[in-house]
Amino acid sequence: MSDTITFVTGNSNKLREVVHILSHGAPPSNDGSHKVGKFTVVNNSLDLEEVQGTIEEVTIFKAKKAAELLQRPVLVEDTCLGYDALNGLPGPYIKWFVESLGLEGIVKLLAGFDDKSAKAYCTFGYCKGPGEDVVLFQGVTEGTIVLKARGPTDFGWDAVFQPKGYTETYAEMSKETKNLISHRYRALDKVRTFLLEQSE
Ligand SMILES: O=c1nc[nH]c2c1ncn2[C@H]1C[C@H](O)[C@@H](COP(=O)(O)OP(=O)(O)OP(=O)(O)O)O1
Ligand SMILES: [Mg+2]
Repeated sequence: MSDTITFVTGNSNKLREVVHILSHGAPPSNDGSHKVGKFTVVNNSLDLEEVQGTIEEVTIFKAKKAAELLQRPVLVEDTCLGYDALNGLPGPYIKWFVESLGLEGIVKLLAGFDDKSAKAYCTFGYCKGPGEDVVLFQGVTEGTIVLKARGPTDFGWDAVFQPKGYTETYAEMSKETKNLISHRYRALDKVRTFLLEQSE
């Protein structure tokens, strides 16, 4: 039972990417679960409370809260988008910026700056159960904020973030390409390595 880890997120796009990255193209079991070493990863769509703080603090709080609520091993993740010209803001607050300003608004924040560079961070937190410490795994992808949204706008700020070395925004890329270079992929790769080590 403790070899089952519940990935908790209220965001179905996130879940889809995590499943895609974990499965390496292999279909999930009939119940939608995935094997990583001895672990089975299942999911739960609870929307967790988020506090103010650094991305690490936000992730630690989310993981502890999820472990407490579900009373079992959990994995959560928090995603940030930080503008270099704004010293890393909006950072963990990007969700509220996108919700209140829209994509046009989050582009406009950089109107007064030549530097359009930004970093996407994904931080996974693994917590074995209530009262346990949280282990963090972070992945970062560098890029720029484009002047006008390009591609589908159904997933957060995907349409305005163009990763370094590419001419397409995350939203314009195929899912396969995004999932090979994304902040989420890089973080999840560390989670995978950790879980495989724990399986030995
Ligand atoms: O790859 C991504 N590409 C573009 N946008 C993204 C991505 N990943 C998250 N996002 C958006 C969703 C939310 O507006 C904010 C992160 O906030 P964040 O709290 O981590 O996500 P959430 O509240 O939607 O789901 P959760 O229940 O896992 O906390 O950036
Ligand atoms: Mg959230």
